[in-house]
Amino acid sequence: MTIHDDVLLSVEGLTKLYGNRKGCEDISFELYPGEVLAVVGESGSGKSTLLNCLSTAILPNSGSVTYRMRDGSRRNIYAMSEAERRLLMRTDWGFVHQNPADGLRMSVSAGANVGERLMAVGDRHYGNIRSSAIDWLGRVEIAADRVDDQPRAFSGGMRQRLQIARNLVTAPRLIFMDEPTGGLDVSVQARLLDLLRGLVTDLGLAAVVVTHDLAVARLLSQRMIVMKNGRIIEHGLTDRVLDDPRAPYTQLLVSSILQV
Ligand SMILES: Nc1ncnc2c1ncn2[C@@H]1O[C@H](COP(=O)(O)OP(=O)(O)OP(=O)(O)O)[C@@H](O)[C@H]1O
Repeated sequence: MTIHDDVLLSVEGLTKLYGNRKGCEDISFELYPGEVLAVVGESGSGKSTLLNCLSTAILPNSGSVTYRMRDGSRRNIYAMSEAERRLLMRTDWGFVHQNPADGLRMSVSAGANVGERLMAVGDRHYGNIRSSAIDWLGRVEIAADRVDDQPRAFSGGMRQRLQIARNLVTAPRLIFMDEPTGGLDVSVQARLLDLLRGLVTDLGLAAVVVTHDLAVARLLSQRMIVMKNGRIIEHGLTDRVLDDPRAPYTQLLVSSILQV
């Protein structure tokens, strides 16, 4: 297969089995720079398995994922060394977990949570690191006077915003998000979604967002895939899929009978 020049991430025939059980099967799609792809489906449809394979937290049984590096070269992410993958995760990629505690260090300050990522990419100037951290706290609407507080002292919404700042401070090109607004109050969700949408647009970020919430898909993504039993059953522009779903299962999902 030839990959179009612009493609950032190319996924081909990804399959992950847990023993006899199917995690995800024969998943293929492409993601372009600055594009947000939503992955929707009911519980157990394989969304997390797919995201974890893409972020290399787990390895698939078969299939390939090709990523276009900053220098333009294309790399099979599963053929990279552990060190290369770790560097990619720290610099070019981000991962926003549903539970902020999984993506933050809860007992170091908010400023250090953000600054740490800069140090990981070689920034050593304390003054710069601190001012970038404060700048990023501001961008996610956390007041500068909270910079020395630990995330334990933050509300759920603030923790999630801090996790986002920690991920974005290194100017990544691709972010994976797993139910980024899950577990938050509805009013907090709305504000966070607004903030995320603004940041993704301003930074020209590409993202893969796993969600079971179609409103999140509608607000954040340009394209979406619908999964069921580990497979993609529908793939298209978000507005088209939501306004004119073709697969009977997507029709049920959209008519909210299956909303979870
Ligand atoms: N570690 C595991 N061991 C065995 N089976 C697993 C494991 N993780 C997931 N599965 C199975 O793989 C299938 C897909 O699960 P997955 O967690 O990817 O779905 P999901 O769409 O992310 O669901 P949820 O929204 O509930 O997280 C399910 O049948 C699940 O039971």
